[in-house]
Amino acid sequence: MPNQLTLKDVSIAYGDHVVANRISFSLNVGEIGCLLGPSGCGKTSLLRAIAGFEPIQTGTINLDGKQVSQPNQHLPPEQRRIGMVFQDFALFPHLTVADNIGFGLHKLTRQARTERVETLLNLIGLSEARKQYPHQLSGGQQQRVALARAMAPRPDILLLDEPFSSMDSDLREQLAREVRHLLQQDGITAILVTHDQNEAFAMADQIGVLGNGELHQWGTGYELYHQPADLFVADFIGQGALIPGEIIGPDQIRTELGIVTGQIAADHIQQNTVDLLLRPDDVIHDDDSPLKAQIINRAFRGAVYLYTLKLASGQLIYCLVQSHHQHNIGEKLGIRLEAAHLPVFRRQ
Ligand SMILES: Nc1ncnc2c1ncn2[C@@H]1O[C@H](COP(=O)(O)OP(=O)(O)OP(=O)(O)O)[C@@H](O)[C@H]1O
Repeated sequence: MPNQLTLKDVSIAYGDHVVANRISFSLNVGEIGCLLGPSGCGKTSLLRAIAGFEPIQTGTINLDGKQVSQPNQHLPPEQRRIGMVFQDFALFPHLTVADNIGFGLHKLTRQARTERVETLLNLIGLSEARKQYPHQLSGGQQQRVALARAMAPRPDILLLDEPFSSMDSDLREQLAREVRHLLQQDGITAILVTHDQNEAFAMADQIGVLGNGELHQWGTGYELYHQPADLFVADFIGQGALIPGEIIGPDQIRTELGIVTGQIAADHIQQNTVDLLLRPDDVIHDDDSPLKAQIINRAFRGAVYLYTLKLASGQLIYCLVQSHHQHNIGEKLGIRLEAAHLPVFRRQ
């Protein structure tokens, strides 16, 4: 698969304030990437640089095999084949759904334009609404029209800046999945900016975790969760607890919970004392286990409870238990560990 978008060593600064520091990643044709991070970490600035609205101080940006940005030189946005969808996606209120989607297709013949609009109407499931106006649609339907409008001219890349943030969280994940499906069906390469990890997991093939202008890790959702590159990623993605451990073999760590076996990243194997990241799903509830921990809190999560457990040393860990098992705060819960990956970090 050829690379559709490549950022190499890209830095962005406002005056002395560096908001993106030597960022590198690439996306293949048809791949969906995501820039994920807390507010102010530089996500939008990177997206704006890809679009051509923001100059870069170091590095290069390549789009569809062409260098579009380098320091002191960049192709203006209107000469890049990009599509954009924002949080406030403002459809044209006086145009029908079909005319909104066809808006950027003035270069096509009337027939080609009608065909493309029909294809997209079908894709977003709004063929019946082609003659309606935006105010007659729900928020989710309007968002789909905005997406179709941006996809219509077949951009080299589609940039999505927090497109679902005005929706409530249930709908957000569902829409992210739908949008992924639509982009894949049309083979469009896209990059999403969000601070919501569930949205990132639902939509993206590759996710970049940004913090304070640094790209901490670029990988799949699975890699970020199970093999976080550093403590920032470990902390930002999912939940977990760090417990002290001692590496005693290539795949073994001695902890307060006994010897844990699993995959340890090669570059940590030489360390002796480490902190081991335990995810709630690594800690399995088992009434028959001799290993017990005291329940000090529990949070209902629908199908499961998230228990906070205290070990003899006072160390806290988390455990997911199916919600039809009821255990009370103060009770001792039998547990065992089952972790395929053992993410370890230099002892804090
Ligand atoms: N035009 C600008 N001039 C000066 N500083 C800016 C400008 N745009 C953004 N910044 C600053 O750059 C930093 C990164 O902003 P950016 O919008 O890229 O982050 P973000 O991760 O997208 O945040 P959010 O999710 O809050 O939008 C912030 O500290 C912001 O205040």
